[in-house]
Amino acid sequence: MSTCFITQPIHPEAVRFLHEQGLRTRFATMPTMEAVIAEVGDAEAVITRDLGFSAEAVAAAPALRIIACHGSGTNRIAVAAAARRGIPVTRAVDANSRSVAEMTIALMLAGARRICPADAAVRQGNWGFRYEGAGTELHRKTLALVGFGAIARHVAQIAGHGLGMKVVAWSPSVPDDVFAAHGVVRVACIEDLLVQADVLSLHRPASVSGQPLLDAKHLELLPGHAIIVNTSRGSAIDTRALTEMLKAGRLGAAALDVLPQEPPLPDEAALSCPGMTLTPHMGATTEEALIRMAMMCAHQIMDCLGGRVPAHIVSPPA
Ligand SMILES: NC(=O)c1ccc[n+]([C@@H]2O[C@H](COP(=O)([O-])OP(=O)(O)OC[C@H]3O[C@@H](n4cnc5c(N)ncnc54)[C@H](O)[C@@H]3O)[C@@H](O)[C@H]2O)c1
Ligand SMILES: O=C(O)[C@H](O)CO
Repeated sequence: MSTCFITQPIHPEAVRFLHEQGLRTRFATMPTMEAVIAEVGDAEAVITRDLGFSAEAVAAAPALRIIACHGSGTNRIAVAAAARRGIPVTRAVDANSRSVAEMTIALMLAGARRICPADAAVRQGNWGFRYEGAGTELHRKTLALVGFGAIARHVAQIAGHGLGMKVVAWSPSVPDDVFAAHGVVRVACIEDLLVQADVLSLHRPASVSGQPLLDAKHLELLPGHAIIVNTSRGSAIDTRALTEMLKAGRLGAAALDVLPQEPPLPDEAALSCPGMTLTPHMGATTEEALIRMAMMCAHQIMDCLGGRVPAHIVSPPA
């Protein structure tokens, strides 16, 4: 009987499905890479969440035939090391995109309407925040998207149709007709995107180098009232520069679901920055997305172990 090793809890429906298909499941005892390396053993399949799966973990799993990523971003998985052993890494394409898009819209609105400071004010007895806390409408404002994949397309649809925003996007590898089909204006370079952003939202994968795509120089191109939302990866933006600009009143607001270090250290500057809304990387944490991600992993594993090519194999970095 083959074993599927699971690094962190997943939806029980997928565990049940794997058992019905004749697989044994084994969970890591701790959500650490050390535990994963020590415990992966003879597993033929792995499901991993944000913990990822390091090259050492690949080396510690001699019988491994597939690594299924329970999510979209595979930046913490040693895809190249797996590829050298002929082990496919799959990802859960489009399984959480609607949930992350809805979270993105929630964070945009939280920034525009100052929801967190307003909540704090009411609890502190400051009903007068009603007069001090004027926000801004999103209707007819420009939403600028970095990356135009699965999540960004949902965000564009909700913001364009639901909120009446003008949506522009920069994503060099996406064909023209995809932008047109979503009623989104294609922008040729990141600089052109930034200068027109009333709201800027990031939706591209982490770079292989880990270098931020948006550094301090980029952030200075943004209008002083801009709202920045990041639900992609903490490394996509220079969070320290963003925090400094926000503290200096050179940006409107920011809302981050992701941070460069997760969980953050107590001295993370974003934690004490006024105007900053923070959530603990939970864009994909909905019942619906959790089921879809786990079931997609389970099907990819059954396909692979059954001799079929699983869907959504990630290409190793060039
Ligand atoms: N907060 C969360 O819980 C959460 C959940 C899902 C995904 N994410 C993050 O969001 C990212 C996007 O997810 P998705 O499902 O939309 O992915 P996707 O693969 O559907 O889309 C990614 C988009 O980025 C573009 N892109 C890739 N490299 C780029 C580059 N160097 N410059 C500009 N654009 C580039 C791609 O062409 C594509 O349009 C993921 O990689 C992940 O990091 C976060
Ligand atoms: O990339 C993703 O799907 C989310 O960040 C959850 O890991």
